[in-house]
Amino acid sequence: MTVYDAAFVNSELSKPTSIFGLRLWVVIGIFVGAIIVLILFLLSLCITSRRRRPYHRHPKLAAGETTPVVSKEIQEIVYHDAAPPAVPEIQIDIGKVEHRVVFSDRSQASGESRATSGTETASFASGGGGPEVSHLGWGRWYTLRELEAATNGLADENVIGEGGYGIVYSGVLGDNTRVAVKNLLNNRGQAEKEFKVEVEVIGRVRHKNLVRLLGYCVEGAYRMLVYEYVDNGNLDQWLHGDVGEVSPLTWEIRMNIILGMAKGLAYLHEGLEPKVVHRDIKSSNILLDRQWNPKVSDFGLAKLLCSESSYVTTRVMGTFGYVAPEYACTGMLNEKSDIYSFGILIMEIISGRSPVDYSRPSGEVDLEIIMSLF
Ligand SMILES: Nc1ncnc2c1ncn2[C@@H]1O[C@H](COP(=O)(O)OP(=O)(O)OP(=O)(O)O)[C@@H](O)[C@H]1O
Repeated sequence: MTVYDAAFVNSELSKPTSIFGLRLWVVIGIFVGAIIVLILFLLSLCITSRRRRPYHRHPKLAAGETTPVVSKEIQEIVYHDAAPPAVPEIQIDIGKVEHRVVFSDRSQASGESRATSGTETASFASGGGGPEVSHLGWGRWYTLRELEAATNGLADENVIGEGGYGIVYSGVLGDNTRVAVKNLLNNRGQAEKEFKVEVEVIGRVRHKNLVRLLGYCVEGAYRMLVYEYVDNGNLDQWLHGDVGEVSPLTWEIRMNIILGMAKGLAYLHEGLEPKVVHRDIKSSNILLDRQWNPKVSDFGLAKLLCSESSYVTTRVMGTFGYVAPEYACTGMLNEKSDIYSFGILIMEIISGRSPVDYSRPSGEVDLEIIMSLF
């Protein structure tokens, strides 16, 4: 290019355009910049969608062919009103077996913070890798690579369940330990909270009737929880799934389940300081081993309560049919809320009926009302 050409290009580029009187080179610069940003955006979209796993509604159980599969969907119901009515109207999707209920922001003044206590609070800000032994002083900090290897790359065949906030995979660690890996879906802010709560609440807890959390993984956007593997499905499947003509749940087994649950709950409420209120006691959160021993699982909604007194929550959470009415109406939480849910569960175990069953005639939908007639 000659000096003349360069001067010509320079003068052409310096000419003002009709776009806000900007010079041509500024317009070209903006245009090129926008294209680069668009390409980067498309690339990141591509990478994100490749890393995402398919969402399973009816996963195949790896616990054994004998474990029945029960079809169910969990509905999240959120109240956006700052002050819901004293007796809230719950929108119900007829036909669904279970309904997760969330009454949000009941009373900001009460200042709820999930699972807050004077105990240690983990910081999960770091990404990428981490020490083998967790800095929390218990369990292990697993790398994403380890858990991908354990679960065959989070393979569909390894899916054993799906909850409101994540997909659960069976896996085998390098030392041959069978584990359940819960990959929390990051599509709701709740997942991050659920992760922290589970780590804080059950990280240190050891009880034969509470599912044991072995460790966790925090890498990039991934939040995973690693539990002991409980190999006989959950109580909901055995009560309401296809178990053949005669249920294997004899009265003795049912009593054993109720007793084990009572011990687990007594430990949470009486044996720990601060005590733990589970807030989501229901049949699908009771895992069973081959000897039919129950293990309470899914502490994602749990709360630590320091004092003897009740606690007013800003969000009433739980599953429809199991939530104590006084807790739903007032937001006042204490361990009795768990005991109410436990009572509903006992009725469910005895009768074999779901707490709420919309396939029944209107007067028979609510199990609690039916049982109160006897
Ligand atoms: N430690 C475990 N061992 C074996 N199976 C497990 C384990 N943890 C969870 N599962 C299986 O994965 C399923 C989903 O568990 P998860 O706790 O995520 O959800 P959920 O309790 O069914 O639903 P929600 O989260 O909505 O309350 C369980 O019902 C159970 O069948």
